[in-house]
Amino acid sequence: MKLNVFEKDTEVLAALADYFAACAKEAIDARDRFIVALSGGSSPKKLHELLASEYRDKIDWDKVYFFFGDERDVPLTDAQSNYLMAKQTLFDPLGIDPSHVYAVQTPLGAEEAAKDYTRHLIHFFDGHNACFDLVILGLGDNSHTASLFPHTSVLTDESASIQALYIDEVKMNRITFTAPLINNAHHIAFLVYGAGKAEAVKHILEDNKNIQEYPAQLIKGKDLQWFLDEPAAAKLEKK
Ligand SMILES: O=C1O[C@H](COP(=O)(O)O)[C@@H](O)[C@H](O)[C@H]1O
Repeated sequence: MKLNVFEKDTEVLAALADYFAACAKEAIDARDRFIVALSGGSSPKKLHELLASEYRDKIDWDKVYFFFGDERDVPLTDAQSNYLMAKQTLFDPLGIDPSHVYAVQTPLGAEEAAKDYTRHLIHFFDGHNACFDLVILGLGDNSHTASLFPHTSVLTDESASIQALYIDEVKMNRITFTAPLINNAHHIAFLVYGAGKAEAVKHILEDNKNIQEYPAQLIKGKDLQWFLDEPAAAKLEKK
């Protein structure tokens, strides 16, 4: 695990955008495509905007394929949709070919949407275990990542899969990658900024293991990078 801590959020975003570009180059050079799973929520918007502007000519976008590590069970046109946020901030500005974007088909209903996404993954990876080049993750102030919320059944799921579940805390169905599916990626990057995340960052990185309370502790990749600003890292003892 590598911690990358910067004074300002703008520096965090620039570092993660550089990392995204490096992962893209590595994957395209090796396999002629770059397969990325995006996160939702508010934190990635600025990353998308940066990628869509300053990295427009630095990445071979025609070779990038987009998936979502989690989705809210809302229509694809709803303001809470992770897909809609990425469409508005990344896909449309860059003119990404819609056939390269794998949205979770929430109109099918959460259970069926998870099964449908599973079928897409199996097809996309030719029946092999899904292995993303890069999974980008956020961190909720309650220590959830993707839609791996505290005290939910998916936390003990040992299959590398996509699950639908009702999350009482947010009163909503979610569709989410399990931790083993995320952990199978070549690279994993957490994007976390703002003082509101400091407590959760401390729990995940320095507290005793307690995955029921702190689900993001489940994430352990071959190359796991944390991109933090100083306010988010403020409660860490070791930096
Ligand atoms: O619900 C979600 O929240 C987390 C964290 O989002 P943020 O708004 O605090 O940045 C996000 O990573 C996840 O994808 C999303 O569905």
